Amino acid sequence: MAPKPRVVQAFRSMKEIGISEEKVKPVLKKLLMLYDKNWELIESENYRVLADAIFEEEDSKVSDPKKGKTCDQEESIDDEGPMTDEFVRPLKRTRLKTQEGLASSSHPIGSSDVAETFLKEPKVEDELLKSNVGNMRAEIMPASPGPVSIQHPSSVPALSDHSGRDKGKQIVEPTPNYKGKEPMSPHVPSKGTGPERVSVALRIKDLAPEPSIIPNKCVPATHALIIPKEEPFTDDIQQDEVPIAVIHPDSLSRRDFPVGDFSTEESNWQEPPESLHAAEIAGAGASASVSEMHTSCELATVPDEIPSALEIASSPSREEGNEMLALDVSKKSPARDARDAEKIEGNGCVVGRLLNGSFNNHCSANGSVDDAGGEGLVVAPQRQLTPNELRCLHDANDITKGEENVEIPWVNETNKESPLSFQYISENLVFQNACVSFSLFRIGDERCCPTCLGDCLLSQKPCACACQAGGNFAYTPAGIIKEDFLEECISMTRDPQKQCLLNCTECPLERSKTDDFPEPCKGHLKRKVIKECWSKCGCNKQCGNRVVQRGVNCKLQVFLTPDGRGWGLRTLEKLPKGAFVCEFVGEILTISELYARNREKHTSPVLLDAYWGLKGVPKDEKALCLDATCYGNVARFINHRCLDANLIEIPVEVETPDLHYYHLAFFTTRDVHALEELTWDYGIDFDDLDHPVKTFQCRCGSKFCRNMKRPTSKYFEK
Ligand SMILES: C[S@@+](CC[C@H](N)C(=O)[O-])C[C@H]1O[C@@H](n2cnc3c(N)ncnc32)[C@H](O)[C@@H]1O
Repeated sequence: MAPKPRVVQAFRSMKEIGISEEKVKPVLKKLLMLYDKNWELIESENYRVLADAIFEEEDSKVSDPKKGKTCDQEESIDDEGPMTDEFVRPLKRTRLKTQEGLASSSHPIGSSDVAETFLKEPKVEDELLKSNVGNMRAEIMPASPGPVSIQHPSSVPALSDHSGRDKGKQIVEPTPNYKGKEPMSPHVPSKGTGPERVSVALRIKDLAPEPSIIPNKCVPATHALIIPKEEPFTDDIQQDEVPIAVIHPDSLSRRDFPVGDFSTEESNWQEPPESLHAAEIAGAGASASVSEMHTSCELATVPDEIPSALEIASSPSREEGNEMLALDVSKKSPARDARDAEKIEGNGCVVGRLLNGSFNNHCSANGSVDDAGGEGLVVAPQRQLTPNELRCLHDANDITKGEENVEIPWVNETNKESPLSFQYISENLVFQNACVSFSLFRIGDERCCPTCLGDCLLSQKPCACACQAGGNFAYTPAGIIKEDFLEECISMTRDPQKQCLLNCTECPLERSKTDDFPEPCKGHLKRKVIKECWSKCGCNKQCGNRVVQRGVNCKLQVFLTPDGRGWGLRTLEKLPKGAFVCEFVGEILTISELYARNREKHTSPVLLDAYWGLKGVPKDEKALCLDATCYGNVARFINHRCLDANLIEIPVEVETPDLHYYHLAFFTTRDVHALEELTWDYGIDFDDLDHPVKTFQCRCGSKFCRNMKRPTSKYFEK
């Protein structure tokens, strides 16, 4: 029997946004059952409910691959030919998840699977995205040059494992400082008013039909997805199941994340008074496909078409101020099962957020807010956002979009602004020309510890990895950096007496400014480097010499600073000296690419120049930096503090002995209290007007502030 016209039309509409008939059919069938064949609901807003339900279905499959196709998908519907151009799933973090299994000694060495662990297909670099961050400032953060020399090992245990998703976090403590370097710093947002900024914040999770269409009371408790019945596809199906993509606020678990969960009695954190705009979008981004045994993920080469599929979630008839989007974004991990909900008023405004069991109502353009103890629906908003805007929406519960081991919320206790657009990534990705490839083949046994078992830090005899580090590991069994190692890092950065600048014979920075007559190298700070065990080592993933590669594991929060420094990062728990906080993650650019971007002043880079002065003249494709302006992780929110910052950045060698590429990890330089803002010294020379990236008026408040000494500064001490 040929499908009915409404079915055909639904297929057509979905096809227009790149969703195949095969995907539409089972979901449509379920919706018809759930909505009791109320086609108006399904057809409203250009089939928004249908599209969202499909996305959720897809996301649920990703989180549970075993689900595979639904039985309905096997059924056939004869009408139009199959549709193509399916939307591509967003890139997900692969590092920890995949590595977990790979670290095992039982894993065949040399397996391409292992090599692929770190390979990620890049996401797309798009100009629109850049424009979205147009009001971000660009500066160059401290670079990190430096040699390597690691000290003794110690033991191993992992730090707290708050999320339960990973383990082994640690504590570290450094004491940085320094000057005249080339720092980099991520960009930043000014107080929030980027022209293209989308003030989104939905906690979307569950999308729902317009309240005006489905009264709250009529909506039964929700599930994210309903298991379809194996019945012939027809729009005559009757069903009274729970609507897909409709969420009942009460069914959302209350988040207990920050409040009352600090490990220190010093905590005085309180739940933000008002709900924050939060948005979460899934589905935008490129699919992660691992390719060869090279690591490269080139952001520049991935087509950027997929996100268009999300636009259906918004209504063409948008009113001023309705910037919320209500896409039903699926869960990404078990950690996301417990979430707050935000309610959005019919016209698209975020209405409330479930916090500690109660709804805090907020913005309601038309004044009607449902605060009936969570009886309302989460409704989708209206404005048609571009794919790039969608990609960059931030979920207030977790700005990482599930990319990290732990959720990292953001709060704004000052105004209604939300963080500027950027794409969260948890691993560095090659933009285009950077030469970053690592392979098992290139790592000789002398550069790894294939015969180790379990935890290298517990071994009586230093393993090969320890030997490369000077015979000692940098970490203690508690997972923090050893005191002496850390102190040396700090003094090499802060103490003019201990600083050592390495000069390139031909500096990539100067070369990028001009090929004709490059100026002499201004020097790159020599640094100590940490060498971690990796996939070719015989130890396991919980080995004490694998800290940075296990990712973020402490409770962090992005917040709007009240003193004009934009957004910042703070810890929600006490951190010991030497604890690993996070890595600086961004796009891997060549210095030439960085300069090209800097002309637009959109960058927030950190130079990977630790070895420039040691290794001769790095070729252009090997003179690298990280830029977190458009793609980055939570480190992009860390503000600068002159000299006495509580974080220090330390180069970390993980996958490759290639000196031109390494990870840059932040460790605490001292004990840090809960709720204390995390800062690092970008290494900016505020007097260097020739710096490739724009500097800023420093408001770090440190008594060592270098900017205060500037006569032009209002902070100048007379
Ligand atoms: C890496 S970003 C840090 C996050 C940034 N605050 C934001 O809102 O995204 C660097 C930018 O933050 C601001 N910033 C960081 N530290 C600052 C400081 N000590 N004083 C004033 N502005 C600062 C500057 O605009 C700088 O360009």
